[in-house]
Amino acid sequence: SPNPPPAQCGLDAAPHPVYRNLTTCLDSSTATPPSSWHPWTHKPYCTPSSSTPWCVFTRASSPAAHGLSVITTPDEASAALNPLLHALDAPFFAPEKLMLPRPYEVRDIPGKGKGAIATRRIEKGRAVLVDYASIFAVVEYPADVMREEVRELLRVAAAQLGEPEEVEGLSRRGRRGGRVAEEEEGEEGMSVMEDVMLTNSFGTVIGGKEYMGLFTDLARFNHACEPNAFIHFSETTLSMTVWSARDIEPEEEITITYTGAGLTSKERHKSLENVWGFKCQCSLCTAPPVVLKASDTRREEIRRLQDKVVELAQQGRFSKAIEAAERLFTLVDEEGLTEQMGDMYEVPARLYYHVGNLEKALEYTLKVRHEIDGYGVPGTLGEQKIEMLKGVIARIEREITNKQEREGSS
Ligand SMILES: C[S@@+](CC[C@H](N)C(=O)[O-])C[C@H]1O[C@@H](n2cnc3c(N)ncnc32)[C@H](O)[C@@H]1O
Repeated sequence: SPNPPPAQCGLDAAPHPVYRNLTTCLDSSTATPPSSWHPWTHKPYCTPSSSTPWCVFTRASSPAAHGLSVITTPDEASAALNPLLHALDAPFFAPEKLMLPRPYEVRDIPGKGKGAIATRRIEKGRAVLVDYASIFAVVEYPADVMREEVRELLRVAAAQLGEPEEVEGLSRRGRRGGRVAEEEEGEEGMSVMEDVMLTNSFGTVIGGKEYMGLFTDLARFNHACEPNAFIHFSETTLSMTVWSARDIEPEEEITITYTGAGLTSKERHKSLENVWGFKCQCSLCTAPPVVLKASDTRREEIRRLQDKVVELAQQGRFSKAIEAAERLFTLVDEEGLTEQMGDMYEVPARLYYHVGNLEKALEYTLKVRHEIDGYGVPGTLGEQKIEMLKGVIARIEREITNKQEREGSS
């Protein structure tokens, strides 16, 4: 109908400066999108009662044909999201690393529902999947936004997509009888979309704000405590890439981690059960206790060493700090955590520079840079850091050349 019920007109009831000139409630499916809500293609649907409007912004059929719905405030949409939309359909930044057609199939996996199984060999460092979000939903709402309103925002966010059944058909922990966190029990239970979001979305940060991001292809990748792949979110293209962390053989399941890096088994189980609502059945969690114990001991040591490196560096004991850092990297490698803990290179880069080992300082500084621009187009902060690192790298390279010249002439 061209005149939906008043609840659909929340925006008109509480006009926001960005959309001040919206005066009529048009049916989003049939109306020609007025320029007033450009670059979104649907009229924003907003909560009618809260003091600040919380709205669904939908851009139909882009990116990747399925479209994107974002639940946020008009301020956030115009400040952080609108400027990004022009880049959504940009080609993947490293086409030579992207595997096409996709090197995996979604199949049933005993004890885990569905999962991604490699159909051909995948070498380390390849992009297995680039997936564009279908829904981003803010993590926190103010107290005056009612739960029923959040449910409605989520329902509309899904319904306005090109193929709502793609998101509504994703796995749901409630439906499969998984453990549901206490605060969600009782009442009328979870709505379909609340359940889909809790079961399948990944935390992302856009413009400094946390969002739950729903990526329908990524959502089929299961968790493992020793994963063979890792995910990387690009704030610039709003896409998530699955990268292989090591060589993966055909018929192997491709797995990622849902938890923070380097957690012990107890901590992982707590996080997976409380946050994600399932009991982990990965190969490490189902391994004999002695194997699990050895892994926990290494992970505890990793954490101890991380603190130790910083402590020694603060005391000015640089050589000792480097020794601890090298031991740390060996353990991280043994635990298969190198790709997950890639942000740990800055401290050794500085330490090696301090003790005059320029080659090693350069090696680690290049790793720091790779962490920022090796997995996608960096956001504004990343660009600034890359500029700074360019200067540092040029300086170390110059110092190495000078040193070599001095050594050559003596
Ligand atoms: C994001 S989905 C992953 C795909 C899902 N298996 C499916 O069938 O679509 C998350 C859900 O997968 C299952 N899952 C993922 N990793 C698992 C694991 N290591 N052990 C057991 N179940 C797992 C859990 O049911 C969890 O709620």
